[in-house]
Order: sequence, then C-alpha cells, then structure tokens
Amino acid sequence: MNINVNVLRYFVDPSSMDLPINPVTLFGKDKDVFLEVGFGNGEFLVEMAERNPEKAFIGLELSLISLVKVQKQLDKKQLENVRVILVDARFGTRELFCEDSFSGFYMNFPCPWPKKSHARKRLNDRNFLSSIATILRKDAFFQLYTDDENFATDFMRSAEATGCFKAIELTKNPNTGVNTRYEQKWKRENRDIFRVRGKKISTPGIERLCGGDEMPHRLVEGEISEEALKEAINKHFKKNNVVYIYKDIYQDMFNKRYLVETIAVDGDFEQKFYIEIKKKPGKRAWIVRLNGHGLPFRTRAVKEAVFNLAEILEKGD
Ligand SMILES: C[S@@+](CC[C@H](N)C(=O)[O-])C[C@H]1O[C@@H](n2cnc3c(N)ncnc32)[C@H](O)[C@@H]1O
Repeated sequence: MNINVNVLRYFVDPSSMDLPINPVTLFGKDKDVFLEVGFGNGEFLVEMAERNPEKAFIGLELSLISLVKVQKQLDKKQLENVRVILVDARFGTRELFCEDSFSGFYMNFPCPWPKKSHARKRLNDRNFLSSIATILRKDAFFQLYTDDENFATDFMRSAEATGCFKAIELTKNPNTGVNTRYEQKWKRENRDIFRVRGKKISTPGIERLCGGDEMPHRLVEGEISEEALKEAINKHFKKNNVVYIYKDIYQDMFNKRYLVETIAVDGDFEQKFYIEIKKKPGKRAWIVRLNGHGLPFRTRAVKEAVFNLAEILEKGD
C-alpha cells in the first residue's frame, strides 16, 4: 500500500505520547473537539470537518485501510481540523483522553455483532458508555445511529445505567441522517434506522490501565543469564490480574543486545511488542526496556512484563 507522506500529518500515534492526551493540544488553537468512533469511509467525519472549520474532530478506527482512505480525502480538501487514530475504540475511549475533553461523541452504524459469542466486541455496554461519559464535557452529547434495534436499546440502557446522562432518547427513523455508506445501504434496503442521543450530566469514576508517563525500565548489574532467558520463553506469567508471555528471543550481536518478542494482555486488550536487553557501554550492567519500534501502550501488563524480565535475568546471574 502506498502512503503519501503528506497524509501522515493527520495521523496521531498515542503510544509514543504521555497519556491521557488533552485533545485540544493536537490542534494549534483551542477549539471544541468532537469524537467519532468507527468512521469507515469517513463521509461523516470529512463532511463535519468541512462544514465546521471552527471545530475540531478526532476519529478512531480499527481498519488501516479506512485510515489511509480518509487521510487522502483530508489532504485533497486541505482540512486541518481532523486527526485520526488507529486504535480499538474500547481502549481508545477509556485510555487516551483526559476527562471532560469532548463536546460531542458520534458513532454511526457500528458493527452490531449479533451473535452471543461476539458480545464482548459490541460497543454498547456499560463500561463503554462510562468511558464516553468520562471524556465528554458537561452538557456535551452522544449520538448513535444504527439499523439494529437491539443494539440501540442496549446502548440506551447502558447509558441509563451509568447515571451520567440525561435526556436519553431513542428515535425510530429520525428525519435527519448521517449520509454514510452504511446508512445509504440500509436505506436502499428499506431497513428501519434508530438514533439514540443523550446529554452528559456527571463524570463516573473509571479505572484506567495506562497512566504515569515513565517508560518502564530496569538496570541489571553484572552479567545476565542467557539460560534463564531461554527458560522463560513460552511460559505464561500471571501476576496482579495481567497475563504476559515471552514468545521468542532475537540476538543482535552487532549492537550487543537481545530483543524479546512479548505478548501482554490486560483484560481483553492484547499487545505485541519487543523488550530490549542492551549492554551499557563500558559497564558490567544491562538495561532492560521497551524497544522503540512499535511501542506498546504502557499498561500494567506491559510494565510487569519488563520488570519481571529484569528479575529473571538478575536471578539467573
Ligand atoms: C459497519 S462499519 C460503519 C462505517 C461508517 N461509520 C458508516 O456508517 O458507513 C463499522 C466501522 O467500525 C469500525 N470498527 C469496528 N469495531 C471497532 C472498534 N472496536 N474500534 C474502532 N473502530 C471499529 C470498523 O472498522 C468499520 O469501519
């Protein structure tokens, strides 16, 4: 896939930033910022940005293809008031932004995941609505459009259950639409459309995984044990409600370092990354830290994985 470097100015990589982010800092000026989750082909995001140059918009998407397509449109139209982030919205809404950040939240025709076995992928449970309530400003709104009545009803009930919204209303076949690819598709098929809206009144307490801006690292004095390192490979470590596994070791003789491929899981959020074990020049000591390529979010599982690896190397000494 060819990615024009011009379009990258719309892309934000939050894994290399201190979390949580104040979204206003992503745009030169203090603007009202709105969030859209799952923008797909981006019709709504681009049109809103074009019609409201005084406002700013952030889009979260899981699909890299959608991300690239939208950035090309933004570049063509020279729109400066949009940023896009490649992230799972469940994680993104909970972890990335400061409290009271957004003036509005939009979600248009999310995947309804009707099968019971896929229920955890649905973006309409109470935890998700609590994350939205946290990052919305007081009196800011949320707005969902969907063709799935059960999804809409569950979304509304979850919003009510948080106790953080008022004026929650579900409207069948509202007069206004969002004109996205999926809305057009369902309208062509004469399906009913449902809209759920509500206004934020209070902020719930949510538990976030990320926090603290420090990069996890440890210094191991003396020589490290390659044997102990090899023994740790493919073992599952469960500690303090997180799980991680060291998958493989790559030795980089040129730079006197090892790279340990690692998978870390916090709840339902999995990340793959590398931990670097690098000799300190001129010293009998090794630094154990995250490798800078493809940095993960510094969740508890990621930090535990780094600290535990240092302990393993120390004990083997
Ligand atoms: C059915 S499409 C709707 C796209 C667009 N909003 C529309 O109305 O045409 C759902 C979109 O949500 C994205 N998506 C699904 N799950 C997501 C998640 N957990 N986080 C972010 N985006 C997600 C998909 O990649 C897809 O682009």
